[in-house]
Amino acid sequence: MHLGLIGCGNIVKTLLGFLDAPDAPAVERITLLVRNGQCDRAHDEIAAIVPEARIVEETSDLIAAAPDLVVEAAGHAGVLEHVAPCLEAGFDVVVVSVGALAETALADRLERAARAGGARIILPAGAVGGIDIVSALSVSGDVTLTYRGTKPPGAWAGTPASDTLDLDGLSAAAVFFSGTAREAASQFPKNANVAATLALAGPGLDRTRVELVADPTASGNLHAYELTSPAAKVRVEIENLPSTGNAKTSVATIYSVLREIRNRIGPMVI
Ligand SMILES: NC(=O)C1=CN([C@@H]2O[C@H](COP(=O)(O)OP(=O)(O)OC[C@H]3O[C@@H](n4cnc5c(N)ncnc54)[C@H](OP(=O)(O)O)[C@@H]3O)[C@@H](O)[C@H]2O)C=CC1
Ligand SMILES: O=C([O-])CC(=O)C(=O)O
Repeated sequence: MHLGLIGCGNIVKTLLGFLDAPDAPAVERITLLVRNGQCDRAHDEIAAIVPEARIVEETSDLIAAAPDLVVEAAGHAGVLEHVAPCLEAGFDVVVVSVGALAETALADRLERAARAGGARIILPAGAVGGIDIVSALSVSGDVTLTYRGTKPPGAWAGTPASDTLDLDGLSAAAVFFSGTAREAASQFPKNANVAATLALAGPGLDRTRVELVADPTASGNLHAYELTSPAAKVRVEIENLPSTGNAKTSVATIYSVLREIRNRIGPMVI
């Protein structure tokens, strides 16, 4: 496989390390798209892991390289800038920054681009699990979904949580956001992609209720949700290890991207 990657942050660098493992999917070629002016920095950061990777700064160069699959892990800005042209050119894209789709105009643009290019937008489960049953039950009748995302206070630094909470001095769990998945995804672009994923799989961005919590006693990044449907009741709780490179992002997110790559290569999809 020739893998195209957008971004060179925690997810991409950790993923490149995973691809180096003996039992990793066979990725023979990598083209990495980074922000303008970041080529040398990216080269220094990944040279020890994948010295043969090609690094480009223009979306058109990634497209010209013709990867078999593109993975976006460059935040909402990265989705806005690069994903539509890749889809239009016919390349399937794994969009990790799922919350970007909470912006209706962007979601419509990506859908049009995918149709025009005959390509697919692949939304990975990311840091959460159980997306299969949420998606399956979404057409089963009246479905409700409530999600609660809890992280240690440090993971909320630099977000609107710090407007209402003293994150450094917090002594007990505090709910600082309560609203829809659409609101959560746009206000917390680095922390509420899971909310958007559950909503898009389930009852939709405006019908999925979200609570976000900073908890100094949290043992990791916690994702909990409850779904009710005429066909089933589902309760899921996941305790994720935060990445060393970015406390906002759980390591499971990167394994979920690895799964998408594995599923494109192997004879069986699971
Ligand atoms: N679906 C899910 O469950 C999850 C999704 N995510 C999403 O994944 C994103 C990436 O996570 P992570 O790797 O940990 O974050 P990082 O902040 O470590 O990395 C983000 C990378 O994207 C780059 N970038 C930003 N804008 C652009 C652009 N326009 N073009 C190309 N590259 C760009 C940054 O470059 P620079 O350093 O130069 O700014 C940086 O290298 C998060 O922002 C979040 O939206 C995260 C966790 C879970
Ligand atoms: O990685 C996580 O735990 C979840 C996350 O950041 C997000 O939903 O954006």
